[in-house]
Order: sequence, then structure tokens, then C-alpha cells
Amino acid sequence: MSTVDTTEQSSSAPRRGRKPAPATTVAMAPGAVVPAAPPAAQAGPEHVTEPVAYDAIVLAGFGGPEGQDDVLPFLRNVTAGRGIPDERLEEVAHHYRAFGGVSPINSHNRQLKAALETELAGRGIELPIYWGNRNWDPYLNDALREADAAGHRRLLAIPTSAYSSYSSCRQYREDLADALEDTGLGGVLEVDKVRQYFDHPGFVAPFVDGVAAGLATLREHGASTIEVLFATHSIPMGDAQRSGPAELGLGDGGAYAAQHRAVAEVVMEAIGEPETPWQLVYQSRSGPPSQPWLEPDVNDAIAELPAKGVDGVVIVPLGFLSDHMEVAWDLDTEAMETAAEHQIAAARVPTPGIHPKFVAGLVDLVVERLEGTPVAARPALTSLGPWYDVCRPGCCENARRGFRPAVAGLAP
Ligand SMILES: CC1=C(CCC(=O)O)c2cc3nc(cc4[nH]c(cc5[nH]c(cc1n2)c(C)c5CCC(=O)O)c(CCC(=O)O)c4C)C(CCC(=O)O)=C3C
Ligand SMILES: [Fe+2]
Repeated sequence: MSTVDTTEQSSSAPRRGRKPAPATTVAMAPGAVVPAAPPAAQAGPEHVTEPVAYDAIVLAGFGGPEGQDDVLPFLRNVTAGRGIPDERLEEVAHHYRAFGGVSPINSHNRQLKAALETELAGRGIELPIYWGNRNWDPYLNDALREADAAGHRRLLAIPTSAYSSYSSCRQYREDLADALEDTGLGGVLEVDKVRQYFDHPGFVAPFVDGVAAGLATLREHGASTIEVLFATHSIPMGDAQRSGPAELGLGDGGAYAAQHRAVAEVVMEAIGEPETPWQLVYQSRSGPPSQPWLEPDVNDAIAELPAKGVDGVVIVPLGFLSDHMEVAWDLDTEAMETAAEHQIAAARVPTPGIHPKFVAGLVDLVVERLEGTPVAARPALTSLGPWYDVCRPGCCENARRGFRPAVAGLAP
């Protein structure tokens, strides 16, 4: 039994025991486009192809506690109005308490902001970045007030979330609309957002490096039959079905699951191992047991591996940008324990973090909107993208909460 954590492995670490990546990785180069049949990629009002003179960027984060006293107030913010019982909050608080009440997420976003500033400066783009969170200090309200005080008027938001769903897209749009309302800046500032970037080469490239390195590490440690588990946040089935615009008809898991599956497929192709078994699994489920959420859970999937003759698992945090609490607890603590229990060697792939290609990719997304890049010239590695700049009415709506105003949406 061995548990190998590749967390610290940098993308530039030598990949021993692998032949050079095959030609398919060429598709990872920024600028490469997969022009395949696009349900979403057709030019229309959802894509803005006029240049816009944005004068600042808002980095819109989730937020996390930075000490034991922050933990419960933070959790109350996250679950505000959702009737999540205190027992459940205590359960989650325990994850944070085990780490001194500090989520690494804010420090990651500070690093990302600094890396983006360096990248922008290096390209001669003079756009300041204001960082604000949905659930903790500094809040989106603070970011908007700061941008306004500095005289900015047209803001482009970069949410720290790559996929479509209520929690990963619309809720950021709604909270930005709330922040405009709260600060009284609704008529003063205009806030757009970059498209969801699940299939942007800059987001995908770090996972390609990481999965290749994870497989190599496990093989070096003697694993012979390996399965790759692409893990993302579970969400309620109803949210999944409503993720993305209904018109796309992407089936039970909606755009959310379809986007993850498509990216996972691209990653396996890019490392030249389309035949290596993989599956999409889910983590961090909450909510009452009576409510169906996306499955299987990562731990259940790991428990099934020995019966399939699998002795190594690569765990890919495909749904996340940084090693925050959902990664540190649910994957590095729980899933690693499950793997050890079942005598499966496990390697956890790094999140994009501040990988230079990821940072450059986010700046590419900003440039795309500054220049109004034609849809056909926008890089996207799956046939689902390039995703919308502006969401259709009802896109990613939350059935439980009903309609709330949101920025970056088409008028109903
Ligand atoms: C899709 C998705 C992402 C990915 C997109 C993105 O990154 O935005 C994400 C990220 C995150 N989720 C986080 C934390 C939490 N999420 C919760 C609750 C929930 N998340 C949901 C979904 C997602 N969540 C859902 C459907 C709920 C149930 C509540 C509801 O019905 O809407 C709760 C409440 C307690 C609980 O219910 O477990 C907490 C504390 C943190 C911060 C980690 C840190 O502090 O380091 C991050 C980055
Ligand atoms: Fe969450």
C-alpha cells in the first residue's frame, strides 16, 4: 500500500518513464481551435464581438475564513437563506478547524491576482484588478467601491470558476448584481464577465501536465492497472439539469456534467492515453439525503476499484482552480484515506493555481473581450465552446430560489 501525493509536483518536473507526448498535444497550444459542430459556439447575441473599452478587472472569488473566529460567520454567509441545519455547518466547520480555521483560498486568490497583474504588465495592458469575494472579506461590494473610487466605469469580471451551473456561474453573476445594488453603483458601473473557461487551453493545460505526471509517478511506484478519477463538486440534480441554457438539451447532468466529461476526454487524448480507464466522479455533497445530487461520490468510486483489479488511482480536481478546502479536505484527506484503506496507490494532480499557462489564458480571455475577437478565432478545446459571454435568460437558474437579477445576461 502506498499513497503518493503529487501535490508539490510542478508542471516542469521531469516526466520519467514516458515517451514524449504525441502530436495531439499540439491542440493545447493557445490559439488552437477545435471547430467541431458547435451547439454553443455559433455566433449570436450571447457572444460579444464588438471591442469594449473595459477600464478594470474584478477577480470574483468564493472567499474563505482566515481564522477560527471567521469559520461560523463564513459558513452562515455561504448558506444564507438555504436552511442548512447547524449540525451540517458544524460538520463542515470541523474541516476548517482542523486547518486552524484558515482556508487557503484567499491566499491563492491573492497569488492569482499578483500573477495576473504581472502578466498584464508584461503584455503592456494597463488594467487594474480589484479582488472581491462572494462569501468573505474582501467582499465584492468592497471591490466595486474601490473601482468606483478610482474612477473606473466598465468592469470585466473573472470568476474563479470554470463551468456552468447555478453555483459555478449564475451565483457569481447574481452576487455581482447584488453588490451593484448594495453599493448603489448600479447606474454607475457596468459589469460584464468573461466566458466560462472550462475548455480554454490555459485552464486545461495544467491538468494535462498533471495527469501525465500522476500516471508516471504511480507507474514508478509499481502500479500496473490505473484508473483516472476526474473529480468535481457535486451539485443537486435539479441544478445540474438547469445548468447552461435549456435549449442545448445536454441530458441529465446538463451542461455542468457534459462540460466536465468533454474536458476529461480532451485531457486523456492530449496525454495520448484515450484507452486508460477514467470516470467523472463527484465530491463535497451536502444537502439532505432525500435530495438527489450528482453521483458517484469519489470515495464510493475508489471503493469499487479493487474489484476491477485496479491498483492505482489518479485523482484530478478538474472542477477547481486552486487547492482550497474542498481539495485539501475532501480529496487530500478523505479520498486519500479511502484509497489507503483499499490498498490503492493514489496520486492527486495539482489544480491550475498560478500555472503560467493558466494565468496567460485568463489574460487571453480579457483580451478577447477588449478586442471583440470573432467567435471562430476563440480558442476552445471541446465542441461545447467557446462558451457564452452573456447568458440567456434562465441559464443556470436555481429552481429552489427562483429569479434573481444577474449581471452579464441577455434581457428576458
Ligand atoms: C459547484 C460548486 C463549486 C465550484 C465552483 C466554485 O469554485 O465556485 C463550489 C466551490 C466551493 N465551495 C466552497 C465551500 C462551500 N460550499 C458549500 C455548499 C455548496 N457548494 C456547492 C457547489 C459548489 N461549490 C453547492 C451546490 C452547495 C450547497 C449549497 C446550495 O444548496 O447551494 C458550503 C456550505 C456547507 C456545505 O453545504 O457543505 C461551503 C462551506 C468553497 C470554499 C472552499 C474553501 O473555503 O477553501 C469553494 C471554492
Ligand atoms: Fe461549494
